[in-house]
Amino acid sequence: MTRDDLFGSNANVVKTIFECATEACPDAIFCIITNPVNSCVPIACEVMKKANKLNPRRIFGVSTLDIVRANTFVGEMCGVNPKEMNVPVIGGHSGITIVPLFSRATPKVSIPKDKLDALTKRVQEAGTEVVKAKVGHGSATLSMAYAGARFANSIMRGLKGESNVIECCYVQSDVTEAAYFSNPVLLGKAGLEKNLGIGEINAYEKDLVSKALPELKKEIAKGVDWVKSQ
Ligand SMILES: NC(=O)C1=CN([C@@H]2O[C@H](COP(=O)(O)OP(=O)(O)OC[C@H]3O[C@@H](n4cnc5c(N)ncnc54)[C@H](O)[C@@H]3O)[C@@H](O)[C@H]2O)C=CC1
Ligand SMILES: O=C([O-])CC(=O)C(=O)O
Repeated sequence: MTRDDLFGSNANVVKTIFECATEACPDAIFCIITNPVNSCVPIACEVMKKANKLNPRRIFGVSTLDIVRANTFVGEMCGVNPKEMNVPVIGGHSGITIVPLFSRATPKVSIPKDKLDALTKRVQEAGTEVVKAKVGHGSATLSMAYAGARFANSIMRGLKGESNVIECCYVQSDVTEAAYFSNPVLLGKAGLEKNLGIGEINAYEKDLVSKALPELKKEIAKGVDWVKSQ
């Protein structure tokens, strides 16, 4: 089962929850980890838009697990503690829409050219690898919980007024031609304080972004069109 296969059941769950939220707590901060994240965030925003309650600074898709995975795989490869690694991952949260930016890793790492494709693919396919390994018994659970907790903590650190809280997350965006996109954002009292954009990336990563965009736009349109059809 792919993330997109979950659309059938989860689109309605997200729609129902956001219809309630527009009544009960429209000013809350919402962190959506439900798959397919690429479509569920647009669904949530469309539902709130319909009710005239949309504040896109307060609706986030949680793609933190992709960063956690990239940090782990690169850390293992380069002999750096993954806790000390930070590899930004941009785009979306499925397959080729997941774009790891190894050129922007801190500390700086040098990935041999012949390992780059495999490493990129491993980050892109890591969720699917777990789903296949669990043969019908769900997906990543503990690592998802860790990623969700890390992101929620960052949101709360921003709300408390801590400075320089930056996470990659999937938000309504005008950074690319896709209406939703994940890249580093500054978190603060408003939720999303400032979208920091993609920043400098190399030719290899630009190519990954150009391959990601058509798929991402398709998954976004699926969510938007579905809400409009309801
Ligand atoms: N973004 C990410 O990094 C990741 C996302 N996921 C996604 O997270 C979601 C949850 O995964 P699991 O915890 O493994 O699934 P699960 O099936 O164990 O848990 C889903 C929970 O949602 C509850 N639920 C169902 N309908 C509901 C409704 N209408 N209102 C409120 N609650 C409802 C169920 O009772 C159940 O407790 C899935 O969509 C999965 O694909 C999973 C791994 C990583
Ligand atoms: O692939 C899935 O269904 C679960 C998921 O999002 C992940 O592990 O990243």
